[in-house]
Amino acid sequence: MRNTLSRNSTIPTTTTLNTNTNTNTDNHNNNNNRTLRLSSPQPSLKRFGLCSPIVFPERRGAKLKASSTDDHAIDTSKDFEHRIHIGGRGIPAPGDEKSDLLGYVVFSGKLALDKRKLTTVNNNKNNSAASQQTSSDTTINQQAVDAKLTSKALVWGSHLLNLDDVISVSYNVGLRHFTVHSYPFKKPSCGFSCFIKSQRTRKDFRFVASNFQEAVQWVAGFADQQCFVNCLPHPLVSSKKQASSELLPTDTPPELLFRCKTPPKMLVILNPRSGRGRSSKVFHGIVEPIFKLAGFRLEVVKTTSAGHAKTIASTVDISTCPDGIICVGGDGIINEVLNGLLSRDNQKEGISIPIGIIPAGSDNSLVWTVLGVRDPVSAAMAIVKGGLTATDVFAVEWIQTNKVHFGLTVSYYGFVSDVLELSEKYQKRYGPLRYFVAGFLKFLCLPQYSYEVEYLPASKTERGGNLSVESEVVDMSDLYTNIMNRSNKDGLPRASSLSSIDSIMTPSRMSGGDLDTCTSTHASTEPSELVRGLDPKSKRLSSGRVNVTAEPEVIHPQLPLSTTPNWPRTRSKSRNDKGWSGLTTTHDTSRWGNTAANDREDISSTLSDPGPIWDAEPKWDGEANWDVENPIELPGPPDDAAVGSTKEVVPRFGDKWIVSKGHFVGILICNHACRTVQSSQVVAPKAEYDDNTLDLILVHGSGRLKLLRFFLLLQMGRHLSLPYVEYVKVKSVRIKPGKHTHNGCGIDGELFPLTGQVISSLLQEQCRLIGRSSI
Ligand SMILES: Nc1ncnc2c1ncn2[C@@H]1O[C@H](COP(=O)(O)OP(=O)(O)OP(=O)(O)O)[C@@H](O)[C@H]1O
Repeated sequence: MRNTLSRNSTIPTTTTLNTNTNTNTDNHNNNNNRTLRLSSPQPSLKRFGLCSPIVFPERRGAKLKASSTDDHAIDTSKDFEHRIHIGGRGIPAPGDEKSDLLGYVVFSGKLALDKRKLTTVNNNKNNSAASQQTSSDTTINQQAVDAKLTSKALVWGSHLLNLDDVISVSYNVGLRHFTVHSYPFKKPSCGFSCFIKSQRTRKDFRFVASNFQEAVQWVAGFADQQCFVNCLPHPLVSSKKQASSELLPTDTPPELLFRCKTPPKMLVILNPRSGRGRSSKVFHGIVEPIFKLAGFRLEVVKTTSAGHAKTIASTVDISTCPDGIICVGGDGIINEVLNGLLSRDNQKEGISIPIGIIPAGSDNSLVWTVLGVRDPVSAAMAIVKGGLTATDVFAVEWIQTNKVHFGLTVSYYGFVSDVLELSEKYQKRYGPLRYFVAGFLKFLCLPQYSYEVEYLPASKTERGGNLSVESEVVDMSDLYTNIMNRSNKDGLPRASSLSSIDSIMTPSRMSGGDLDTCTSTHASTEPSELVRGLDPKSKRLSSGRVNVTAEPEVIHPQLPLSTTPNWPRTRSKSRNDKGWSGLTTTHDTSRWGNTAANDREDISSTLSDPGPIWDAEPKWDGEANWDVENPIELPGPPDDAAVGSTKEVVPRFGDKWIVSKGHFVGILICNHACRTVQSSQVVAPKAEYDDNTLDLILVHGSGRLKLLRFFLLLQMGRHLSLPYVEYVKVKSVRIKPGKHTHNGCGIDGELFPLTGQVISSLLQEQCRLIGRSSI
């Protein structure tokens, strides 16, 4: 029978498709894993320091996270120091200078590094080696040096091994030897150090302690520092030839018995197509050995098609992966898993599952930006080391269909989404170069993109996260009921990943662009019920308009924005204006796969389309049939949408929604800074993954010149200085495409049709990534 709490006395296993249950037998109920803080019914999650499955204890800011890590180390070692004193080993004086730098001393004594070629101690075939070791023990004893294990490092002689680089320790019961498995950074040779980045490579150190008891104490010290201990039987006991020997120690020493960590149990969802098919190699060749060393029990599922990861995440029995789901691939596969988890029947359960990321795709902006990790080895180590980083999630809701798709990185409209759609065509032929090819082609025949954008700027207090405290106690079942019911379970096929905005284009020629923008400001309609349901702050802001006192913060108000609550009278155009979708518009939805759903969307779009934007003022909620077919409860004046009445919407003074309409080269709504792995580009430099706001970048106007300048300056990180680029932190954004605008909406690499209007809004810290930020 499977015992998930049993201790890890056997070699951890990885299974494909079927979880291979270990033969763990020892009772692990007394495991004193120091990350366990609560008596929640999900013991394995405690490994990550969760206080509750819903409200995240890991709070904002890399600085805070870093310090909390240190605090934790100090606390645990303090406890352990006490026990070591009882054990009688010498502990350096508390005032020891090195103790400050290296944390608290956990154990000290003599250690010799056994430099003989490492024999795999747990390999039965090598049992004879174990007996031969005795002969050379004397020599090794002579080489023993002073050593000390602290809460941060192992120091012996003049050598130091950072515990952050240690994966696990292997120990054979009854021996003086133990092996420390690590992945320290390997510096490139001097001549090339400027050109080659240092990389982590595996290094095993085999130490010999003064005696068997000390060896156990060294190993116990590692266990207390959250290193996985792979405790194996005495090599001679496991030998068939000498199995009869009864004199050899077989039982795990009690010092180790209760200190070993529970081996984490996770599901790996691997996209075999990611990174041009290299992801399997990356996982099995590089990452899996690390997880094995760390005792992880993994079930590996390879996706067979787009959407498969979402299905798995939405249906998987969570007891088979209580410690989380590891995504191997790019940002797209993570997005699928996120959406799968958030669409589970048991929403709380879905939200509580943390996501680990092994970057193996074309672009892995999320893990690079949030955790500061961009190579698979470091990512695996971050997962092994544990900890959780809570991140905001944004939800994009299709107003007319109530479908919702969640994202962690960015949603985008205009040129970028068009390029990504086009790049799909060239996937096989050009691989990652397809973005460049598609970008170049799109640049040559650049259309005009027209949108009506309405956004609710975030106030300064919200940006600082001061209001977040209140929202922490929101009952997630209430919060999610609506949105989950509406979430897009059908899914839509992807077109491509956002991947590298930087790789999109290097245009060969330019032509002048025009600036045809129409920015207006007014107090507009409320966010939908969904938006208010999602975001308690928005809800408060919406329902209690008088509370909205803080000034909206427009970081880069390049264009004149006024909060005058008047309906601006813009130039009038007929309903047949070709710039906007009208009754005769038909959309080719076949490419989106979910034809039925999109047919519906198209119809409702047609029905509700008010005609040209210039005709009247904001149409978000003032369309015919809108309320009948898609009743979205708005807390505003009740008669706004009275049947047969003119669709004049009463302005809401308190909310300070700002409308900007006209041509846009592109619109980006970022949840974090969106660093690209391939270059130093940072798309939204002020964005934080946990600041409870979205960063809206509006690239106003149209034309190649504007586009080119934007992308060129983006390379230099100066794109926000352009006069036609507007950058503002927002709570919520509504976007409605104009007629003949290529209606694509990209979300973390998934492309969707933008039929009708969509609302992007924020779910504060509702996803947890496994690992702590190293930034
Ligand atoms: N087995 C599969 N076959 C085809 N597509 C898949 C498969 N598994 C997942 N996908 C789709 O591939 C998309 C991209 O995956 P992912 O982001 O992991 O890789 P990537 O290398 O970064 O992608 P890209 O190179 O296309 O940007 C996912 O959104 C998913 O919908």
